[in-house]
Amino acid sequence: MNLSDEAVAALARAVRIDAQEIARRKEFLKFDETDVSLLTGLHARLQNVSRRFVEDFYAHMLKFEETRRFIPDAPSLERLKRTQMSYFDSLTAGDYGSEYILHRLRVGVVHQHIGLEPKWYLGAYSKYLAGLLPELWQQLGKEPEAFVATCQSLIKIVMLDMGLALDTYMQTDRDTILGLKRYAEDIIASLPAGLIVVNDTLKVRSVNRSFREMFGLKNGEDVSGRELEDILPLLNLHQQAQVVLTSGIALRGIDAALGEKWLRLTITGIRLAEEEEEEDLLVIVEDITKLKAQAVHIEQLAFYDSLTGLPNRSLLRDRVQRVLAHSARHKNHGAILFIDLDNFKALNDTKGHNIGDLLLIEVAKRLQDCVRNSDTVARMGGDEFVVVLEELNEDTQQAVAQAQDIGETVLASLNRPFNLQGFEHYSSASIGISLFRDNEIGMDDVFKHADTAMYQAKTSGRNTLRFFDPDMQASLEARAVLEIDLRHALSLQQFKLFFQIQMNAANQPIGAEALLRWLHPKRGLVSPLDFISLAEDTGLILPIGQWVLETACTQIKAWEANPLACELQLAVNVSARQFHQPDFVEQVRAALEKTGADPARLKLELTESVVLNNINDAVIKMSDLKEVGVRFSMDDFGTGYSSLSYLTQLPLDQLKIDLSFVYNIGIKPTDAVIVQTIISMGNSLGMEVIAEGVETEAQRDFLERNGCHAYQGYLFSKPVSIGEFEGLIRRMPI
Ligand SMILES: Nc1nc2c(ncn2[C@@H]2O[C@H](COP(=O)(O)O[C@H]3[C@@H](O)[C@H](n4cnc5c(=O)[nH]c(N)nc54)O[C@@H]3COP(=O)(O)O)[C@@H](O)[C@H]2O)c(=O)[nH]1
Repeated sequence: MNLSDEAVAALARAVRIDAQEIARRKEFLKFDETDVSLLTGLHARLQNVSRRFVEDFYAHMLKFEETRRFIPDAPSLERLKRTQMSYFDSLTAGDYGSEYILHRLRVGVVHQHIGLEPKWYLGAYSKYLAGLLPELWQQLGKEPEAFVATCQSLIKIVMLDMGLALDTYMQTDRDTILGLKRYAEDIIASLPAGLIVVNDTLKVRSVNRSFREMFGLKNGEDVSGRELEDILPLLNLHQQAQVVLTSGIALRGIDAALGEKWLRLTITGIRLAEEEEEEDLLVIVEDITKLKAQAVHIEQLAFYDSLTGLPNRSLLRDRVQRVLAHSARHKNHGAILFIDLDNFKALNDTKGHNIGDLLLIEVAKRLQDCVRNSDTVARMGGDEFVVVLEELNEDTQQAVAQAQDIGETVLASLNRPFNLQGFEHYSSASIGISLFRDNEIGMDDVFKHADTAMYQAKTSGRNTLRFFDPDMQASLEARAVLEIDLRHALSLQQFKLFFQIQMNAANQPIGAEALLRWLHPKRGLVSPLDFISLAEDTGLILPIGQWVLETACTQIKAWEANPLACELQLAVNVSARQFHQPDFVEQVRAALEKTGADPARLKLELTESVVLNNINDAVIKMSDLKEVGVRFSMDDFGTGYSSLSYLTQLPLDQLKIDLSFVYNIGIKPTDAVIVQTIISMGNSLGMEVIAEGVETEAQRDFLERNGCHAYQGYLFSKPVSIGEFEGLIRRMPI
């Protein structure tokens, strides 16, 4: 080990060894010039024996495991022997000044550092003295006084040496301990938690740096001796600390608010040493303000709607569960109101989502104003809100009246105009109410009932409320079952196209309308009236519509080989969802190409609502397809807007008078007038006019007399299978 002179000098200073101290030690040992001269005399006598001494000494050292490990190899042994000889040599050399002292300190430090414990150090001295005494006796045995005096001098100088060695051992141990202490203090000071140590009367002993920073204490500000509650004024802290002192059990995770801060405390007993009677308390103070804020934020995200701040679906379910249990315990009623804003989508589409959001926020506020604090207002998503009413009357009639009252208050409140960034908006809602009591039905059914009732309110014209009606529920459930079957109908090839003939005034077939039929394995023939709207709602109309189109085109192609059918036009119904697909034109073209059908034989039937939704888009799509040769008919004409202005924009070939007007010919004069108007409108725009639902000769005659020369209806044939249809045209006079 390389130890600089400065380090040794520093050590000497640390153990306070200077000339004065050495003089004092020598004085105490009664070590004087006589000793020096006796040792010097001995020095001369030992010259011949010191080599033997050292050999003997190391032979002894090598016998012990603990000392042997410091002598790794032969060269080290030789080096150590030389050092040892010089060490013992200097012991009697007579120079005991500062050089000698520093040398002894250096040797002490080196031994301490290599881990040689003092007992081996002392043993070495003992070995040396024990070996030396017989030698000395041999030389001075005849002069007992000189022998004793020399022995005494030898003991004194060895003790002086040993004192120095022990000093270095203790000092280096002390340095190590202080180093560790400083290290531990640095760690404690830099802990993010504040630490307070108090004595058993709850007076502060010390605080760490973090605590000072946490509570803005100045660095030099002495807090020792102050009351714990004085530096940490928390309710109950005193009692909690006393509990720890008396029970000896630590308290952990105590959350407490202090002003704006949230703190988490751990109070635990500590003793300086295990056997100490007196116990101090360590109070660990963590600042969890951010943690709390995050927890609140996370809870807010998990359980509250971010737009309105209302409870979301998860929290709502929780509340409803609670209200159901409460109702079961107290035998009173509760109610759920499903509130769906009417025409919200239109506002969103026309004014943008920002305005839509503003309306939702305002609605949330108004709903909260309509109910008691104990009731819950939640947002399910979109424009759907739910109100949960608790503790309604035990009597069902009374409870219905209470729920109705609140429902009407909500309707009235939502009918008041909303000011949305300066824009005045009138809104309304459809409300479905489901009453419950005594856990008679589970939560999911309560929700389902309210939803059904809300749907009923919607279908009853909106801006109204409805209580749950079991019949309505049954029909919705049937629809759900139908939907499951509908999803598989295409792959199971359960669809068929029926064909209804279209005739001219000369009683000749001019075309047909392809009408979809679902041959359900259990229900039999299902009318499109029962599944087309469901297919629209679920999006299934897209693959179904595609199938209809391709099957119709295949039929057109097949008719090319049939002289009776090769000139027929086949009309195909196109649903709104189908038409609004961006690639609708491509789909029609692809079906024509795939089947090789003549586009001029294909007539697409659109309704007014389909084209008027986006008239520009409709014009583009229709024009693209007309370029290919496809023709267009306006289905159900007369039931919608039927305005001249849009009729002139659309590249239509035909108007199809709705069967409701045809039915009323001869019954309702106004409808007969409408029929006449449609015919003259179509004729003046150069469009064909066809009437559907023609059931009687009288209707047909009226139509013909008024300029309509194409007809479709039961008078000629109901929609029939392809086999029957081809049989039908075969039987017709040419
Ligand atoms: N998107 C699609 N819609 C389709 C398709 N196939 C049919 N539909 C639409 O379903 C609705 C009901 O159709 P359907 O039950 O086939 O009724 C048609 C005729 O059977 C019926 N009709 C015809 N003549 C008479 C009559 O003299 N009296 C009488 N009471 N009913 C008659 O009218 C319906 C004709 O429908 P349309 O010409 O389309 O208005 C119906 O809305 C169909 O459009 C399809 O493949 N895709």
